[in-house]
Amino acid sequence: MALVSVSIGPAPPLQAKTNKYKIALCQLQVTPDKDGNIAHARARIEAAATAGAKLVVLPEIWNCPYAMETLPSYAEDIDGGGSPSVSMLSEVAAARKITVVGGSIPERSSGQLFNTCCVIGPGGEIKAKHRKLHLFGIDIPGDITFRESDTFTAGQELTVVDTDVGRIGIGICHDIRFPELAMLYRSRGAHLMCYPSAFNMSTGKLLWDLMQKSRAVDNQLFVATCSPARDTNSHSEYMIWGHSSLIGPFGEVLAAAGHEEATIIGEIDLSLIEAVREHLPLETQSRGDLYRLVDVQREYAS
Ligand SMILES: NC(=O)CC(=O)C(=O)O
Repeated sequence: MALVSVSIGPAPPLQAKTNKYKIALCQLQVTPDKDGNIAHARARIEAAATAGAKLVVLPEIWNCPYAMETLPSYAEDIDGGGSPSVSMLSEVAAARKITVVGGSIPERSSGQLFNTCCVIGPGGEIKAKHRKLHLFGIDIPGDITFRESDTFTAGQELTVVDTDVGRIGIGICHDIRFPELAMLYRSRGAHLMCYPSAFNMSTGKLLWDLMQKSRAVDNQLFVATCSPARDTNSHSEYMIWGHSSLIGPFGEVLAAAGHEEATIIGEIDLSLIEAVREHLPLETQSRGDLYRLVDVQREYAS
């Protein structure tokens, strides 16, 4: 395979219609009742818009429990128009003129299942569809064994999307563990990384805060995570950690939930990114003569 190495250039200037805006992270309590979950999510998005949010983010797998055994029966055909979950997101985004990073839902397409996030614009249009790239697999004897790849197929496309509130890079949960992805998104001009997520009790306690802050400070941009709320009555082996957060470009926690259902609202001020990059100019200090990141997808496209 001939691969010509192309180094990542400086991040392009930030582009957004607005420099400051409110973002809402809806940490939803999810139940086995899909219609109920959809109605509940709609109500929380409406409330966030009323509170002034211009961007609303939902959790990973919000229309059904995050349980691999039952999840296929909740899957929806997004491209074929058979998705009540995405239809609701489009309706509410258009009605309230907001951008929605629609968490993720199980998507059925050509006989395969994907863990898929749709980004919806203020006209109700689907602006991007991100299929989880890195499927979560863990095996800690006596603690947790979990394999998404038994159920899902991995996505093949990176997702950076231009919205009314700027350029956003999308990853889903385990995608956050792969720093090169966030670095590529930064190099493509993202100012915000959104990770709909569902960390569990084992990984959450040790790694949740660390991962988010790492991606934010490595790339000097905002990171937003949104998890379902923890269901303490659930008998599922997969207990969700919660703690949805907004992290600033210096690693500062700007807003954070506990483990219960909550909508947290934080402010994104894009001028902070420019200030942090000016005060601590990592880009000009990095040693491109010694190491390089290669944007493989772009390279093959060109
Ligand atoms: N849903 C996930 O991808 C879970 C995950 O990454 C974790 O650490 O928990």
